[in-house]
Amino acid sequence: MTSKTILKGVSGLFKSGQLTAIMGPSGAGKSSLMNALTGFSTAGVTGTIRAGDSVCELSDTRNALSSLKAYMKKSCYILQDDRLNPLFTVGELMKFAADLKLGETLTEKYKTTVIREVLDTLGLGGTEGTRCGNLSGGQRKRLSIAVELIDNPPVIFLDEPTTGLDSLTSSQCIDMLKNLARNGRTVVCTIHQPSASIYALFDQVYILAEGLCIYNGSSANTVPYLASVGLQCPVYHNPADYILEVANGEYGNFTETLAKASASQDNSLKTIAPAITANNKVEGFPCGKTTIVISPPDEFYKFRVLFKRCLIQQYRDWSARRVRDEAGHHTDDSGEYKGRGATRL
Ligand SMILES: Nc1ncnc2c1ncn2[C@@H]1O[C@H](COP(=O)(O)OP(=O)(O)OP(=O)(O)O)[C@@H](O)[C@H]1O
Repeated sequence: MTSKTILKGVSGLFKSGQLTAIMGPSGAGKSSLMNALTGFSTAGVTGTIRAGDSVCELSDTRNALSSLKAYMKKSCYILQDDRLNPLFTVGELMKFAADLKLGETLTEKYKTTVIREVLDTLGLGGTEGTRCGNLSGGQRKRLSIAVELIDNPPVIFLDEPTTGLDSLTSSQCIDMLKNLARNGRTVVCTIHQPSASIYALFDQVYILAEGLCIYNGSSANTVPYLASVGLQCPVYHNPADYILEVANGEYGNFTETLAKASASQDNSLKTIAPAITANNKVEGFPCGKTTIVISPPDEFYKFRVLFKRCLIQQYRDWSARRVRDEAGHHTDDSGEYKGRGATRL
């Protein structure tokens, strides 16, 4: 069996309080990097992740697995496709998440306060009674972030959070992520071809090409950085588009040159390190004024919560099917509804 090197010794630092974008052409290694950083898929990956005071060695040893588990508790990974059940309301999903993540450490009243504050922070206040199936695309995206924010993780990874959103909603989504970062979190996401205005919202961009990092710096510095190696971004051209075109080899093969230029920018950063600096604490919910130690719930408690959720889901599935079947009795051969209140539009 032949082996293939996907990521070629990449390193970097993602700072707390900052919003970082991982970008690159298709096949550059973005998902592979994200999977390694989140611990989602670490087979064949070696390296070190430092997050605050914890060090996670990526290898197959037992010690490495326990350090990975500890690190994963500090971070959350929000995938592109949300797994929100359309039959549950926003409030119910948030309550399940609160029960599973916060356990019995906190009172019901406190959990309700946390849920309300998270929903308000993400602009979802007032949607508690709305079924997920009736939310807009942007609201669903925000809800999938909200359920992960319940236990206030200091490091948040997101896979293409703007996919499927229009330009205004995308920019609101990135703005909201930036606000989350400003409260002391490290927020890292992958993004495909952002508009110039969205690109400018990122504090840091990490560009990959052929498994190498070709730029790691502020979005504002992209054009001067490329100019330093003789690549002049045309005036009025989106810098994000231009650097992706360069990464795609549209102006010749600059990958090695840019990888060297990027590495020489900061040689002190030898590891990919989502960093949480001690003086930049994550503001918690509610309001971050009190420190509460959360002990994760035991397995039996989690089983009870999941069993309850499963029962409610089965009941709703069954009743939704019954309503559909009954409506089916009022349709003609073409399937058109002929029952009470049917209006031809
Ligand atoms: N398990 C695997 N086995 C073999 N090749 C793999 C595996 N995972 C990824 N690759 C290859 O590694 C390269 C990088 O893949 P990756 O999914 O990380 O790219 P990407 O930048 O996320 O691309 P896209 O934007 O299209 O999702 C690709 O050439 C892909 O075919």
